Amino acid sequence: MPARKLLLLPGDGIGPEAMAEVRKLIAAMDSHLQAGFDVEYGLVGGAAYDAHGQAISEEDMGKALDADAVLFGAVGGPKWDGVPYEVRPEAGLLRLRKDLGLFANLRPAICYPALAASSSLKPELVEGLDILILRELTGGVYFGEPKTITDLGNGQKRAVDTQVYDTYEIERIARAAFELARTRSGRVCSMEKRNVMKSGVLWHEVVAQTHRDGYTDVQLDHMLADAGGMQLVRNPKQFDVIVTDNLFGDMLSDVAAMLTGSLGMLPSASLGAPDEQTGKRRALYEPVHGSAPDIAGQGIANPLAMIASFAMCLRYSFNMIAEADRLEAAIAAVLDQGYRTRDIMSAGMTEVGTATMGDAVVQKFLDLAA
Ligand SMILES: NC(=O)C1=CN([C@@H]2O[C@H](COP(=O)(O)OP(=O)(O)OC[C@H]3O[C@@H](n4cnc5c(N)ncnc54)[C@H](O)[C@@H]3O)[C@@H](O)[C@H]2O)C=CC1
Ligand SMILES: CC(C)CC(=O)C(=O)O
Ligand SMILES: [Mg+2]
Repeated sequence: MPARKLLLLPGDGIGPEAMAEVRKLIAAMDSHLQAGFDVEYGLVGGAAYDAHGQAISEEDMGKALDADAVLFGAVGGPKWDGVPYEVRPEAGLLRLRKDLGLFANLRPAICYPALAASSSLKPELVEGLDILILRELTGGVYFGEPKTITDLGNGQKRAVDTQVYDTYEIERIARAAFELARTRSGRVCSMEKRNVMKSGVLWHEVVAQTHRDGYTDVQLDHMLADAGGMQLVRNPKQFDVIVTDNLFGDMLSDVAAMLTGSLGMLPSASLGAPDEQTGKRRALYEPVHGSAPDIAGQGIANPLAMIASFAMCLRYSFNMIAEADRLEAAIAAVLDQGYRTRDIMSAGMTEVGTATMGDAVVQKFLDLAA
């Protein structure tokens, strides 16, 4: 069996702390299950800027292009507030997404039964929640040109960001949404703002056409994205797959995080198009949260979003479905046993740090494999 090539980019803040728990899992899978991971490491974000003045080096970009999958922690933090915009930590992540062609960002929001009481919403609204936000990841306002701040010379400045979407970008993410919906409960809700944005008009038109052209077995609804945000907290279980653009997807998935109990619970997979010859797709797996500078270095971060991102990696990059199922079951089991990091702590539970939570998941994963 060829080695499974993984590149680990822990990044900044709580990124390395969460990644340390995934490293334990990789080691356990190698020694107990002969998983055969070939692991390389690299620097990204502020860590890369400190080392060589760039948010990711050419060498590490090369490793990412060469890997079967990239595991990414988080980047950013106040230490790098003053660095030039082009080399700010977040630019490393944006470059990885763009250069690896990772247009489809899967952000599942699942409320584990044990955490229904940790959500900021009433337990009955979130109990059993299992939705998937599919965010377009390589287009839209995060990448559109021009992107400038101009001095108008009268004491005023003008900032411009540009939202750009071409038909093919909308069509391929719509297809991905319909395909994913077929493996779930068969419903897609597309969100845009066609009432005020031209890109919203095109988004709506292309999603509807793609649906008519081959996916009429899937139920398609459209919603304006602001109303979608409201519906997400009013009655989240009405949704199955939500497909939306880069900016709305970023915001709506942070909102969805709180339905699950904490931003520390939400994993993600960013996937490219399948290679025409091999069928393999480039992929990067990362928690939805950032580097959490307010809690970094204290050993209290929740590693479950990072661990669940690794479960998505097993599922989507290595076709290790049984192992992915087992890892997700291990996460549910440790929550059932009452293990809680501070962000999901509630009365009567046991507060543990990042490492203890990671150890508990590894042990449960191995127990379930036995
Ligand atoms: N993918 C990435 O690398 C991302 C990076 N960022 C960057 O991270 C930095 C901080 O951004 P924020 O707006 O503070 O967002 P954040 O996601 O880092 O933190 C928001 C809040 O959630 C909490 N939190 C996040 N993850 C947690 C975890 N695993 N366990 C427990 N609590 C957790 C934090 O303590 C904080 O109170 C910024 O530089 C931002 O640009 C933000 C989002 C994504
Ligand atoms: C480039 C990232 C920091 C933007 C973000 O918040 C995200 O992708 O979730
Ligand atoms: Mg975000």
